[in-house]
This record gives sequence, C-alpha cells and structure tokens, in this order.
Amino acid sequence: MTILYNLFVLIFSLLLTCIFLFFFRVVLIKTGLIYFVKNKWRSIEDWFHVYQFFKVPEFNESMQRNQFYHKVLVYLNSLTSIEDSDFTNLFAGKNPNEIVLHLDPNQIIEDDFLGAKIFWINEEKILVLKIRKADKRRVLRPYLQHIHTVSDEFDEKNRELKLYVNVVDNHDDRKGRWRSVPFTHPSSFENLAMESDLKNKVKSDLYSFVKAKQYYHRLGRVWKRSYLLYGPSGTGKSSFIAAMANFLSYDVYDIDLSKVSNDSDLKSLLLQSTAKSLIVIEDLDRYLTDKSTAVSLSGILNFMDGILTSSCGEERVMVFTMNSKDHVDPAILRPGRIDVHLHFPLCNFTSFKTLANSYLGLKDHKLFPQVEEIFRNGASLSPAEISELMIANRNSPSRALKTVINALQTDGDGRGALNIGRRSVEENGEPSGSFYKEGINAVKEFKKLYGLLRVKSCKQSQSLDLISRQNEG
Ligand SMILES: Nc1ncnc2c1ncn2[C@@H]1O[C@H](COP(=O)(O)OP(=O)(O)OP(=O)(O)O)[C@@H](O)[C@H]1O
Ligand SMILES: [Mg+2]
Repeated sequence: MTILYNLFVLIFSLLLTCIFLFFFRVVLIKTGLIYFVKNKWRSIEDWFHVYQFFKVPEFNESMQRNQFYHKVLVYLNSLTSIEDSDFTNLFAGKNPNEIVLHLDPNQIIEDDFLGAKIFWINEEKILVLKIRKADKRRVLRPYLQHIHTVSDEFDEKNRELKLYVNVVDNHDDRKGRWRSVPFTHPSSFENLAMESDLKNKVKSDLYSFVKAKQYYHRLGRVWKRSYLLYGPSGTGKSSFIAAMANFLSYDVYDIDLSKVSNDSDLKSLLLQSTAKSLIVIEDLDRYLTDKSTAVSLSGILNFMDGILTSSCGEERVMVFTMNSKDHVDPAILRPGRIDVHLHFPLCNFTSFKTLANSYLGLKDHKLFPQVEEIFRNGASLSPAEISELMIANRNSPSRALKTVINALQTDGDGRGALNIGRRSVEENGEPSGSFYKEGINAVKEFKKLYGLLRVKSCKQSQSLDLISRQNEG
C-alpha cells in the first residue's frame, strides 16, 4: 500500500515539476527573460573554460589586404545566427525586396561547428575568433577550411561588384587608400555598338585568360592581361570597361593618378587591390603629356609590368584608356605591357543602326539611306553624341533621325575621316613611325591571341591591332 502511495506521490510530483518547468519556460520566452538567463549561464560557463583568441586583421604589416579577413566576413554574413545576435545592420540586396544582414562593429556572433561553440567578435578592422582551448586541437583546422569553402561558394553566388577609387593619402594607414561603393553600372557587351566579331574576340580572350592560371604560373609570368582602349571622347571606352567588369564579375579599381603622390604610393595602391579585379587608369595619355601626376614614367612602367602583383599571384586585368596614342612613349605600348590594343572609332553607319535599334527600336527606316550617304561622305559623330540626340527625341523616331542627320551635316562634317587609325596611314602616305611599329607588334599579339595563321602584309592594313573597322562602313 505504502509502495503504491509513494509511487503515486512520485508521479504526481514529477508531473507538477514538468508543468512548472513548462510554464516557467513559457514565461521566460514570452518575457524575453530567456536571453538574460542564457547570458548569465554563458558567463558562468566561461568561468570553467579557458579560451584562446585568434585575430584576423584586415591588413597585414605591409598594408596588403588580408584575403582571409574578407572570407571570414562573407562567411559570418552568411550565418543564420547573425539574425539572433543583439543588433546587426540591414541593407537592401541586389534583388527587389531583398534585405541582407551585415555585421556591425563590436557585434558578437556565435557559431557551432562539430559540436564546438565558436565566437566571433567584430572589432574595428579586426575579426577575433574565440574558441575553447579544449576544442581547439580538434576543431580549428577543419573549421578554417570550412570557412574557405563556404565563403567561396557564397561569393560565387552573391558576388556584388565594387568600384574602388583612391583617395588622397591622409597617412591614416588603418583605413587603406581605397574607398568603395557598389558597382552597379548596367553596361554589357550586348548593348555596346561595336563590331560583334570584335566583341566575341574580346570575350573569348578574357575567358581564356581567366582559365589560364596554371599556364601563366608554368611560364613564370604574372597572371595579368593588359588592355589599351583608345579613341576619341564619347566612343564607349568607359562603358566597355564596365562591360568587362560585368562579364568577368570583377571589382573595378579606378586609379586617379592626380591623387597618387609618388611611385611608391602607386605601388601601395596596387598592393592593396584584391584578386579578380580590373585595375583601370583612364586618360593615361593626358597624364603623361601634361605631366599632371607626381608618378614618374618608370613608376608607371613598373606598375604596368605588374612586378608587384606577382607577390599576390592572383589574376588581374589592367585597362588603360587614351584619346590617342600618337604622342605616347612607345615603351608604354610595347607587347607584354599592353597585350591587346582596342580602337574605339567614331560612329559609322553600322554602329548607327545598332544605336537606332537600341535607343529608338528601329530596325529600318526610310531615312536610313540618307544617313548612310552622309556617313559615306566622311561625316561622323561619336556614339555618345548620337545616342544623346536619340534619347532626347525618343518619342518620335523620325524627328530623332532628322536631328541626327542635321547634326551630322553641321557638327560631324569630316570628323569621320579624321579617325586616328586612318590619319596615321592616309596623311603619311605609307605606314611609318610608331604606328607602323605598333602595327607589327599588334599583329604578333593578334596572332598569339587568336591563333591566326596568316596575316596580311602590314602595308595593306590599317587595323593591325584590334581596331574595329566601323569607320570603314
Ligand atoms: N559604342 C557605344 N555603344 C553604345 N553607347 C555608347 C557607345 N559609345 C558611347 N556610348 C554612350 O555614350 C556615353 C558616353 O560613353 P563613354 O563614357 O563610355 O565614352 P568614353 O569613350 O569613355 O568617353 P571619354 O573619352 O570622354 O571618357 C555612354 O553612356 C554610352 O551610353
Ligand atoms: Mg571615359
């Protein structure tokens, strides 16, 4: 009897305890006291564990960007536990209605890996990993490997391109020399008016460069490729750079040479750039001829050779733009320094038709023969000028075409005939001087690039580098 009674009391008290615990938990959760209890419990636990700390700084001692810092940041931002931390930053994502979470300074993130608890503390420019000493030997290496894998996958899927610009050296090494904004330029090769053959060649050149890591390493060469885009203003050079960045999914580092204080400053800018990036110097001819930069010619040559990037060993594409390469030191243009020369000419009838199609939705029009005739007589405007006229008159295609015809007849007279490539040949009568040499070099490059077996005599050719023949239309 007593046994039965005792059993009953035991079951009853167990039931009561369960009910009590259940309600206690409900109260803790509903009132938010659970977080207070968890925090207290964690501090009590901390008394019984010895922790080890590992710092991941953003820059190393020589102010090179620490690639692992970026990986950890990507990894942490991808964790669901970022939502559970006390506070975090919310940003609009790439897709409409998408919100993404980003770590805040001083935020602590908790992570679980192979049964071990790991904490990350986001101090300014340093991420600190906190792990129990007892777990370290078992967990640390596979955990770091796990970070690499996850962040690479995440990067591949969600890569948001960035545009970096250099700021004037304020001697504050902690912040580095680059400032970034999201790179959202919509330009693509598809919406640029230029020969489709040329676009395809550039795309396949970029593609084979990206795949050629082992090849470059075997040859002992820096894994970089340099492009020169040259041509008059408003012919699409900057838009082309944006299209390259979007095609490759590379960040853009736009170097303003007027803000570079000397050769070593240029070196440090290069060292602080990351892999998979386009390094851009626009209007290089202007800086060289005006001497409006504190960087010397040899500083620029070393930079172009990418001697410094060899220490980083990762792929970079360098892009230089010029209005004309007529007065530029040939040392700058030699193969190896510039691998691919791309000419951006003024508009011809073919590119005009591409613009009319994209801006006005016109595949054909009764005024087209008249436009063609004007182009044939040598008049031309830049694609920028023509596209502006089309945008302004986009509600009436006929009016747009008449405005373009009018502008070509007044502003554009003869400008087409002054195309840089033609002038070099036509004015001199025969190819000579730097254009001729450039031509030979470019042919060699062209053969290397695209495996052309036969190339016609240099004398016949006006477009020995990758010159678009748009103006010949
Ligand atoms: N080939 C082209 N196809 C389509 N649009 C073009 C082309 N060239 C220029 N444009 C239009 O003109 C505008 C100016 O072009 P962009 O800035 O790329 O020229 P640029 O060659 O870099 O000029 P600059 O030498 O003055 O810097 C662009 O916004 C683009 O819309
Ligand atoms: Mg430009």
